[in-house]
Amino acid sequence: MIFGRKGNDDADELEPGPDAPQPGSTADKILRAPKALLHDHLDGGLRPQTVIEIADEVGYAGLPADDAASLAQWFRESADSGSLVRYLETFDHTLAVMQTADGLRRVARESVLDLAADGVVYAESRYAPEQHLQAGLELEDVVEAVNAGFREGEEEAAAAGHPMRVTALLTAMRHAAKSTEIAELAVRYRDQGVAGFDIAGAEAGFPPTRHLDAFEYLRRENAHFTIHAGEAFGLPSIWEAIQWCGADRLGHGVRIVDDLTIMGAPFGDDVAKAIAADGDDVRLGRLAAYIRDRRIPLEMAPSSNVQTGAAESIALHPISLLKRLRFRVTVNTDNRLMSGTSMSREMGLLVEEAGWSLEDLRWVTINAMKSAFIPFDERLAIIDDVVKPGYAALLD
Ligand SMILES: O=c1[nH]cnc2c1ncn2[C@@H]1O[C@H](CO)[C@@H](O)[C@H]1O
Ligand SMILES: [Zn+2]
Repeated sequence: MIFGRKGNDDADELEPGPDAPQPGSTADKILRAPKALLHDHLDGGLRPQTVIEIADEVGYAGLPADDAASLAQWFRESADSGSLVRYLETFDHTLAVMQTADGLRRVARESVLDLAADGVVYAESRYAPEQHLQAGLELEDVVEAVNAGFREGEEEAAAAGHPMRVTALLTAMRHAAKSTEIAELAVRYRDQGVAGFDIAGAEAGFPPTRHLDAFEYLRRENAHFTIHAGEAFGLPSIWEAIQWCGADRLGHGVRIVDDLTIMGAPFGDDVAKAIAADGDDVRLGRLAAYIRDRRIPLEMAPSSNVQTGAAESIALHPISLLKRLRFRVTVNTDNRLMSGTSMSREMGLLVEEAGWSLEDLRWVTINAMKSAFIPFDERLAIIDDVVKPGYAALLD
């Protein structure tokens, strides 16, 4: 692994640590490159040491390890099951320490510092307010505590020379029945740091149309939303998310490759051959063509997708073929704690294992900024003033 995960606690973690990459190396360029992140779960990105400290403060005795290194390893290994449902079980422990305003604010603040240290300049961080009510907080308290932490983190990151912007996406859990309430919450806070809405959780058995009322409400309100689809379930889930629900973006969407034929065979038959195939050999089905034609963003998270079994490996991840076919792909972390990852690490893996170039990384970064849920002029400003000059300096 060429990129470590920062684990210490103070703002001076924004300075390079002892495991910082060699100046001038590709790893160093990737770390310094400006990055945009659309799909990162707040409750999947805690510092292991923070989990331990808050658990101690709130009297949560259920942690599977009591030192940060073992806990980090436990999360990575437990999330490595090849099943989304088992992957999601690990969130019990992070949610247990995110039930108080102080805990939420701390986690939110630290997530901004960690992202800024990784060179992220724009992030949309998602969480499900309904999962943070166990100790008596109201939905509004949750949103306000997280927002306070984000604002603190932004100020500290800027003061340390790493300005970044973070907005929240409010998630509703797809097995639950709170989506309309959460959608209303997202609209109520849309001018106070909340940029959109999402549904997450187990996909099989919980189609997006279960939450159609919430999506129709959001559309009437001219609000933005993304839907986790095409991760643990295939084309019907993606089709519903786009054609019934009207999602702006797809969380993962990896299984859209099931709608491709490569040299007359389905994608899965010989993945390596499919990825290597010439653009001309690839036929798009109607749903895949619609998604490409409409420039619908795919929020892909290579390591997470390998852990949940949505992709075989980084080298064989559909993202490389979809990039070549010029789908609007983006690179994301999903859950930094469960995958032991960062944006730099995901990008480094694509370079090392899937042959990506720095130009490819620039392209997916601009794709992500074009697809962000903040207003168009603000997206353009980040592209023109931050992303393009940042890459120009690296690519010289
Ligand atoms: O990759 C994923 N697919 C589906 N659901 C997820 C994924 N990662 C996290 N969550 C779910 O989203 C909730 C709110 O952040 C998390 O608690 C987890 O249950
Ligand atoms: Zn996710």
